[in-house]
Amino acid sequence: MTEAEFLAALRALPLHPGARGLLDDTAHLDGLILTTDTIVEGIHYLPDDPPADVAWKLVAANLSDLAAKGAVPEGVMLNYPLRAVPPAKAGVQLGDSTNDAYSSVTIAFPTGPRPSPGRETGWDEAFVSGLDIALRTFAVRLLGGDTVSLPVNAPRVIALTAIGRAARAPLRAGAREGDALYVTGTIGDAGAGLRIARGESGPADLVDRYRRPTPRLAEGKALAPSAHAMMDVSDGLLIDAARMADASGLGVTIDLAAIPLSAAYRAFAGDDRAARIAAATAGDDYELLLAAPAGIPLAARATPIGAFTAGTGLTLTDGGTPIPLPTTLGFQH
Ligand SMILES: Nc1ncnc2c1ncn2[C@@H]1O[C@H](COP(=O)(O)OP(=O)(O)O)[C@@H](O)[C@H]1O
Ligand SMILES: Cc1ncc(C[n+]2csc(CCOP(=O)(O)OP(=O)(O)O)c2C)c(N)n1
Ligand SMILES: [Mg+2]
Repeated sequence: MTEAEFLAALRALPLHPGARGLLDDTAHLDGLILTTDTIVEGIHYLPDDPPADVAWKLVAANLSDLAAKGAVPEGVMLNYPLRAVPPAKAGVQLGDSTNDAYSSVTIAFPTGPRPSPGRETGWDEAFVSGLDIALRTFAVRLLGGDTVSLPVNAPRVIALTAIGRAARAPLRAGAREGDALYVTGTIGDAGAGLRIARGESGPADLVDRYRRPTPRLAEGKALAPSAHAMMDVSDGLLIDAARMADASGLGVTIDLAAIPLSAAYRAFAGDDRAARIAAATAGDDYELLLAAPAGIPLAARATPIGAFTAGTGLTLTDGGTPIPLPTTLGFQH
């Protein structure tokens, strides 16, 4: 089953009105905004990423969904797995190559005495320190959670639930015909950072954008009153914009040439059409995408990159000339 098929199946279940038909980034309950995001070793982060950065990314990805609703974070709940290691490996530092290659990993389900959990030197401790820094940075506090153990060698799966408050939260589905599409910040930096973290040569700043994204909380709060629709860019600018248009019953046209790229991205990847398509489909940006009337002053900086139209689907132009869509618009599980 694909992610889209799974969500379609869930939409047929009994849904709470606060679920918004599972068509939004968050659930809404009496002024509270709720969201949960999971990160998986090897899927969302690299096995040798620093544990403190993994904690940061988990918090940031969740708070980014609150930011997209203009919400102020109230607290978070953490679901955390301690990982058992075979006795022979106790004390081995993380980063040991046998722990890294998940393509060939063998997950051991022990039948004998349980190996002792959480003995990979320092990983859990460093995660907790990183969590402390992230919580303090974003002024949010821990409400609770759950701790479990993982089988030997199993990739870590770590989940966080974030709860915030917003008086009026813009939905994904609120874009109106004629609205402009805006995006905050720059796009593609995290995707480039992942390539660099995987071995290409490039600046550490871009790796930082991949490992430690910034949830746009202040921007989200400032933009929410003028936004007809808002969501964050996690899977890729093109796929997420197409989702906003679809949820709003509209089409959207995006001009590739208008997408804001950082100087670091352009120095690393170039500025041609392929580099712009790569930036717009890589994901992990955690910038905000919003629909608002064209030309109105906005309370935070955002770049106009397109427009909502009657009809359906995504149209891509490059400097105004229509171009074919790439085969993938973004990341899908
Ligand atoms: N396993 C699941 N069970 C229930 N609801 C889910 C599940 N996965 C996703 N959803 C819901 O589907 C909607 C879209 O999810 P998603 O695209 O993951 O949001 P986001 O990208 O903002 O995290 C949200 O309302 C989310 O709560
Ligand atoms: C090691 C690694 N490979 C690939 C990616 C790219 N990637 C993985 S998940 C994802 C999308 C965001 O994660 P998701 O679970 O879809 O979060 P949500 O959309 O629910 O917020 C992206 C761009 C990555 N971040 N790390
Ligand atoms: Mg996603």
